[in-house]
Amino acid sequence: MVVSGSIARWSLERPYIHSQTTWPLTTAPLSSSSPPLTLSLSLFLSFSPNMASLIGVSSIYQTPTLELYHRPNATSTSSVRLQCLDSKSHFSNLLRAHRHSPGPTFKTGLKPTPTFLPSAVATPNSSLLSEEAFKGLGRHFDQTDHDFQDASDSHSAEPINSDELDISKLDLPSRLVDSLQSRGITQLFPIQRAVLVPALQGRDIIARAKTGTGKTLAFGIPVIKGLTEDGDESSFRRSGRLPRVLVLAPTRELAKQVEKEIKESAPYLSTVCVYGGVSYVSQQSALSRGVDVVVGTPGRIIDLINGKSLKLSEVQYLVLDEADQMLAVGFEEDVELILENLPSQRQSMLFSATMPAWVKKLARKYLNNPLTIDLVGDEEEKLAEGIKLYAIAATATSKRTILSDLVTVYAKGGKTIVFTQTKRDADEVSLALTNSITSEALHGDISQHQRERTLNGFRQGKFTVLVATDVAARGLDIPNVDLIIHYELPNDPETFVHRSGRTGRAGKQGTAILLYTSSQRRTVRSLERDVGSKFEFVSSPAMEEVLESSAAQVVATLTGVHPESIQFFTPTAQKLIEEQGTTALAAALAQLSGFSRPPSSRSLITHEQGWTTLQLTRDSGDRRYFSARSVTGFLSDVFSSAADEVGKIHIIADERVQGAVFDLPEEIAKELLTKDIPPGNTVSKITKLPPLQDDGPPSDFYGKFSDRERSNRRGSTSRGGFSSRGGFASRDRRGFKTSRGWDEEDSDDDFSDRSSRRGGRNFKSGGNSWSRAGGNKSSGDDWLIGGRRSSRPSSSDRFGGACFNCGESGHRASDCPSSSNRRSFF
Ligand SMILES: Nc1ncnc2c1ncn2[C@@H]1O[C@H](COP(=O)(O)OP(=O)(O)OP(=O)(O)O)[C@@H](O)[C@H]1O
Repeated sequence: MVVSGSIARWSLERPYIHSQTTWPLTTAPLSSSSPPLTLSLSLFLSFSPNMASLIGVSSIYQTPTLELYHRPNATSTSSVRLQCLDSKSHFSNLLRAHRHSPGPTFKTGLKPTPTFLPSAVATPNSSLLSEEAFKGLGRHFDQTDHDFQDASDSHSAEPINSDELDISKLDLPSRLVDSLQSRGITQLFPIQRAVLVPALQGRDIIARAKTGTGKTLAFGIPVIKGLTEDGDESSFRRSGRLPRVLVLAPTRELAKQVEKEIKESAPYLSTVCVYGGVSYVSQQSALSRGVDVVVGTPGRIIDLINGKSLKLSEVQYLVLDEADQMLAVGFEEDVELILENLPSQRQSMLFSATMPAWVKKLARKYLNNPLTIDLVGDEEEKLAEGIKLYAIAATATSKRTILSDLVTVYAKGGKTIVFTQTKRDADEVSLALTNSITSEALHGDISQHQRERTLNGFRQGKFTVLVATDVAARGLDIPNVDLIIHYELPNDPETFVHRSGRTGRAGKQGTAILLYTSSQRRTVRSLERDVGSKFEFVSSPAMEEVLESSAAQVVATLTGVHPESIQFFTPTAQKLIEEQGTTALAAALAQLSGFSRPPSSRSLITHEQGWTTLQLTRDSGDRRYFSARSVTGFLSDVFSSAADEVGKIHIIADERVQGAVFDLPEEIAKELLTKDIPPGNTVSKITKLPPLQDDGPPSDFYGKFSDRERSNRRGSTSRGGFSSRGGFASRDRRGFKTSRGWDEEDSDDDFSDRSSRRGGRNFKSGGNSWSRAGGNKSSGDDWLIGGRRSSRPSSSDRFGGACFNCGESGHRASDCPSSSNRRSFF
């Protein structure tokens, strides 16, 4: 059968780097039933003698193949998509060659017309290379290619040949391979594979990949290979040798981490980390002994250059890690000064999550025809795969109550990082948690030494919850963090991605939970759009879940009890079991779980202790209007104390159900449940909230910024992105550039406290009074009818609710003028 307007897709079978373009395809006959053809890449190579790098790549990774797909329903304006290795220049060569060649004749007779449309490959940085990370290794087309999604799904590729990724088969120095293998690193990750070949060819590179996907070794492996092959044993020991690699990182923690990764991968090289806040002299003497790799923050590097302790004249490799963050913390001048001091003959690699104007300028000015390797793309999900996202509505007060429950249920004994906006919150939240869970705070007011102790303790599992400001959001690589809790909304989507990226690293699974107040619901939706991921909106864990998880964790710890200790307790255990059976063991578990007393009841709406959430529903046949006032009316008639004490009331968002959920003090709720309930109504205690109607005016702001603050900030910088924070921070901080410590790097932190004094806290307390029972209501808080502190008149006074019987306000059903209705009611 002849299909007009079919689409041919050519792709490398293993497109670990690919460029894309389109060019017109003359309609060609193609059998709709023909399977995809597999053609050898040598078809292409034979067109172009200029494809050296392509040949180089294919010889390392074995010959990739091309596949031809067709899509029967495509229109005649269809195009051929060619995905090929390497950069635009090679790609152009390929196409140029193709233009003068007859082109391949496929068995089916399909023959593309080789007319190259240059605009189709135009991307901001000469080439756009893309790839699906991890899971997508075997797939052919990137996810932005919606047109082809189905086709690619239906033609899943053969599993990738592991030789192509196997670090022992990539001609790397054996001692590098040995040390990587001893760390369990045996296969390249996608960004490493994408960077390796062009980096080994000496190309300048701009790269972007998702959090935790191995960017450090992406530049680390080629740089170490270069250094190792350039020198012999004696050159690595020569005293006073000058650094050949310079890595710039925006924070001390990140610099230390990069140093650690390089040291562990190449212990035979001398790697020195330099940053502020610690002794200058020890860094000076380390440099004077001779060094191969210097990793550091720009501020201290400038100080060392000025003090003539650091000479950059032999630097061959420059790496700028987290370049956009340099801008955000106000290091742009320092970075440029350092780059001016470097030899012009060098290779530069720049890693950046976003490309604000300054980073583009850097690339233009200091990089030589850079190759851009972007494994994220514009449309794709920005979070690493394997991170499960939840969103939980909470009030400012209830967040504290539910935090330990979230840790218990979602981290299951593993490590958690809780992100707060302010240093004060980090301290307070950590302190509050310590009653039940081991926890420490990390922020810019803590001394450098203490911060290092804290991070080490967390790494080693000495405590399980780290409560941190955004200083820990970027770059920190702590193994096995299972759970991230955004205690407050981040300032922008990038911060959300970086905070969340502390889990789900190196292809592992992780969970991130966003706590939001009802007024932030719209922001949560825009966050979903900005990061390209969906949250699962869930309630905070029910007490049953918390108890179950606690018990499971206690049981898990039992396996760690030494057998000799068990022997001591066995006789008592036997006696207990004989006397009490399983009750004895259950009591022990309850005690060890921290529940020696039964957990007090807790509101499902506000999560506050001492409250019980009940549900009132009316028969579906009852057509009267149901509102929050109907609830108070009902309560006044059934049990007036309940009407006095009722807390939050929410109407159920289900057209088929006439009803509401509401909070009562625990004891009152118990009593209400013993009362006679009028026929046609049901009152019950619930353990999970049904879907509820919206309960307040939406707002649209991230983190601590009020609408006004955000619009001010937007006025001076770009939209809601990281750069806006950067612009703000750098402008504010310019005067402080001499004292370079964490505090300087920790602009977000400093800013957080300033903002809380200026408005952040006010805003929060404003939010509180808006949502809390008994507070001054703003418009929209129409569910708050009762008052916890009973600011409302008592039931014997003027009645503010609506009659449950007739729906009119101002009287109770018991006082309803319609006596017939009243009778039917009771
Ligand atoms: N090929 C590999 N195999 C196994 N583990 C790896 C590999 N490459 C890197 N890792 C490990 O993965 C973790 C994450 O790497 P790295 O810190 O470089 O990620 P990143 O992309 O820089 O993250 P972020 O953007 O958050 O800074 C590290 O613990 C690293 O040792």
